[in-house]
Amino acid sequence: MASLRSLVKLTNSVAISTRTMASHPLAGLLGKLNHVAIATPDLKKSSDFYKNLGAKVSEAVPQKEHGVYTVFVELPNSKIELLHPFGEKSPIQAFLNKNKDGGMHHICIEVRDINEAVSAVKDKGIRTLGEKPKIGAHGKPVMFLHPKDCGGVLIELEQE
Ligand SMILES: C[C@H](C(=O)O)C(=O)SCCNC(=O)CCNC(=O)[C@H](O)C(C)(C)COP(=O)(O)OP(=O)(O)OC[C@H]1O[C@@H](n2cnc3c(N)ncnc32)[C@H](O)[C@@H]1OP(=O)(O)O
Ligand SMILES: [Co+2]
Repeated sequence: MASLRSLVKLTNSVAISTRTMASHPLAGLLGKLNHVAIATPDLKKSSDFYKNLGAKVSEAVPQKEHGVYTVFVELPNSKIELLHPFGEKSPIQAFLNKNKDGGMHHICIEVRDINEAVSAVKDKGIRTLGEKPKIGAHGKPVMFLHPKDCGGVLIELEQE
């Protein structure tokens, strides 16, 4: 009998916490994980690595606006974005200078409305990088949040 009572207590507490989460003003702001980005000094080597593991890997696409080449590795529930500097002023060059073998660069989270999300994070004192959203690799507006305000992780928001 005691275990049934504790089970009921547990389910009630879970129900309450989900209700409070749902009532949070920013509930639903953060959507799916769109991609995890990896900066690499050698785009072909990194692409071949995932091809050899049987993944579907796109061609490299220059993202002039962003100063990078991107390659997307398809996963069942998300993507890996391989990044390599494009041009002289790539925002990832300093990262690669520090991390010679490359490494995890950012995560990209989908949001319902990029402008709503940008004002919401600004209200929370999180710095955005860049004046206004730019069109990203998927043809959707994106905005980056400063890693120092995000627990040391560079976060990209992308309109779903
Ligand atoms: C298009 C496509 C898409 O998906 O659609 C993309 O993703 S484009 C992806 C490429 N575009 C971007 O990444 C745009 C946003 N990124 C930026 O604006 C820049 O990379 C940046 C401002 C985050 C960092 O620039 P930087 O490295 O030249 O600047 P600093 O060297 O001064 O770095 C400032 C502090 O941030 C830290 N830092 C730098 N980069 C990262 C990172 N990726 N993750 C976590 N921390 C980071 C540094 O260690 C340093 O910390 P400390 O002070 O402790 O040493
Ligand atoms: Co990205």
